[in-house]
Amino acid sequence: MLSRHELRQLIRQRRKQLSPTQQQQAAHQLAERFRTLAFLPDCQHIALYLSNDGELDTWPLIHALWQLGKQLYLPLLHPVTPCHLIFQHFQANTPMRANRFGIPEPDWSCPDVRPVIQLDLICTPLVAFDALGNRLGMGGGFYDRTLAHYPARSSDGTPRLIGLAHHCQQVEAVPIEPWDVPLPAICTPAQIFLS
Ligand SMILES: Nc1nc2c(c(=O)[nH]1)N(C=O)[C@@H](CNc1ccc(C(=O)N[C@@H](CCC(=O)O)C(=O)O)cc1)CN2
Ligand SMILES: Nc1ncnc2c1ncn2[C@@H]1O[C@H](COP(=O)(O)OP(=O)(O)OP(=O)(O)O)[C@@H](O)[C@H]1O
Repeated sequence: MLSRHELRQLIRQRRKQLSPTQQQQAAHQLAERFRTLAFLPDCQHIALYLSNDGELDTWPLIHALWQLGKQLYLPLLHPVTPCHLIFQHFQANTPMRANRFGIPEPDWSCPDVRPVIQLDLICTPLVAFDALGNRLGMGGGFYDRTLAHYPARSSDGTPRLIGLAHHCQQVEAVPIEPWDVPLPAICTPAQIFLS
């Protein structure tokens, strides 16, 4: 079995090799698939992220969700607490800046930050996943730390956390660690995994 480090390298390489056409098709299919989620009508405040490093392009999904009237939020590297994220309201005219990884994020504005607990659904990036909802990220522990006390499901069992990924990011089994936050749902362009 590959170590977490080796698996991360392998899958990051694999998704970076997708052609621009494959990336574009995947992004549009993901937006279509996501709209079929049975619990989407109950989610008004949704956190997403802007793609990086061969991740599935989230822009078509962002536009689809704006069209449905959803309020969207993006992660910002926490200005004070290392390795944590905060989520800030995101609209078409939101001023942006690049964070230290080169990923665009909204300019920090306190009144636009929404407490994690008040988000109805958080879409997470990931590097590798398995059918049981285990997730391996970029290795910073940002989402694991930020979501450690976030309820992954509503009281009726509906997912409040969903991973987005290309099909090629699925592996047989992610080697898990005690702090890993498992995902009750994962959406790929072709399939929704619920666990
Ligand atoms: N699109 C997206 N946004 C995200 C994440 C993510 O995984 N994807 N994150 C999820 O947690 C956080 C950022 N975490 C990241 C961790 C490492 C690298 C990265 O590229 N690391 C380089 C080394 C960079 C350096 O330190 O100079 C590398 O590993 O090659 C990027 C983002 C918040 N925003
Ligand atoms: N809840 C937590 N509390 C304290 N440390 C944590 C927590 N979650 C993760 N870490 C630490 O963060 C580091 C990176 O964790 P891990 O490799 O699981 O990141 P990841 O899930 O790949 O990244 P990300 O969540 O940013 O996408 C590890 O050293 C781990 O000990």
